[in-house]
Amino acid sequence: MSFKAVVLGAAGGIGQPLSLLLKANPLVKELALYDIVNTPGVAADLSHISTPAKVVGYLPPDDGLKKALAGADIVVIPAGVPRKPGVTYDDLFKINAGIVRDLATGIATAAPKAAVLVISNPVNSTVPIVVEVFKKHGVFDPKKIFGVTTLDVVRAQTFIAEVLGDLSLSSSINVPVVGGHSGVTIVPLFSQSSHPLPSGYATSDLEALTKRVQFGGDEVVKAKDGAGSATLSMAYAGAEFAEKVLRALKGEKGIVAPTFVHLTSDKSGGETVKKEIGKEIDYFSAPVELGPQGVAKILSLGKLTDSEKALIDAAVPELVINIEKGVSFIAPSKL
Ligand SMILES: NC(=O)c1ccc[n+]([C@@H]2O[C@H](COP(=O)([O-])OP(=O)(O)OC[C@H]3O[C@@H](n4cnc5c(N)ncnc54)[C@H](O)[C@@H]3O)[C@@H](O)[C@H]2O)c1
Ligand SMILES: O=C(O)C[C@H](O)C(=O)O
Repeated sequence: MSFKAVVLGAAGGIGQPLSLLLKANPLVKELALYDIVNTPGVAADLSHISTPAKVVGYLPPDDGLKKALAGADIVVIPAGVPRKPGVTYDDLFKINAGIVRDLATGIATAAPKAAVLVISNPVNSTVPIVVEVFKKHGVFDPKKIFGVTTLDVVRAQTFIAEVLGDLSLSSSINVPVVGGHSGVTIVPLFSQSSHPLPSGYATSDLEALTKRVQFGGDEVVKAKDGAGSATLSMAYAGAEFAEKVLRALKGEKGIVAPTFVHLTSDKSGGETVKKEIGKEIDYFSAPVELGPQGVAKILSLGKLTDSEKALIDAAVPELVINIEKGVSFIAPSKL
């Protein structure tokens, strides 16, 4: 069983290496690349790679978006402007909200049953935008829409391995990172790491490590010095999450990954997570068990330390504002 994957924003800094990794994935039989520029070239280049996926590039004329999306099983969205020094996640909303709305409209009409993986920032707001567009079109399925927060997990794995002095451990470290995807809304749960931090690890070091995960994006933005934000590590993380979704769609069991999802009130587990958070909130990045329909179950946040509870309490007010901003962009409040 193999799948059609679509990348929207495929010619960009993330889009190109992400498309490369998807082309190399044997679960992908067809790869459609859509962007407002350059996809014919990117597709021609990738199409010479000796892996099974058939690659086609599309541009906006002649219904390019609709054609790219036809028959999609999974759609990954890295379209939109990235940060540079002095630009906040929220600043990106002004441009990216409209881009994501228009792409979501295309998906809602051409591929409403596809799994949608949103990378475009600010994720805390763009995911609610996709959901509201899908609701407007009467095709919203909470199991199918994911905010990609995998880069936060990848960073936490790497930074723990650095502390442990063995980078070869990093990809086998299982550490949940929950909340959202921007600054203080990112909450690494180091106490649940499969590879614990050294005993006696100082509280001040733990706080610094937490901040490094929360503001890992800033580290890259600063180093790139105006040339954009994380692209290669994001492509790696996006491809890793996409692979998990595809393996689960194929029927593999027991695949779990943190992702920013709608905390639906049905039996999916969303209510449990809401209770654990202790505040009214409609979206959260929580560990999710993936399945043939997308989300199989939203899992508990697990046992939290007092400092992790405090981090979640600090994340929620900003998350609520970010979520509301996305929702009201599509469905303005009637009040
Ligand atoms: N979720 C995460 O963890 C994470 C990590 C890194 C970056 N990001 C975000 O991903 C986004 C992309 O970053 P990048 O570095 O690849 O930027 P980029 O500017 O290099 O690429 C963006 C691409 O989107 C395309 N695009 C713009 N409008 C479009 C539209 N309407 N339809 C299709 N394509 C369109 C552009 O032509 C460009 O090729 C940014 O919003 C960035 O903040 C998210
Ligand atoms: O920080 C950014 O602007 C990009 C991305 O969200 C990241 O975490 O690297």
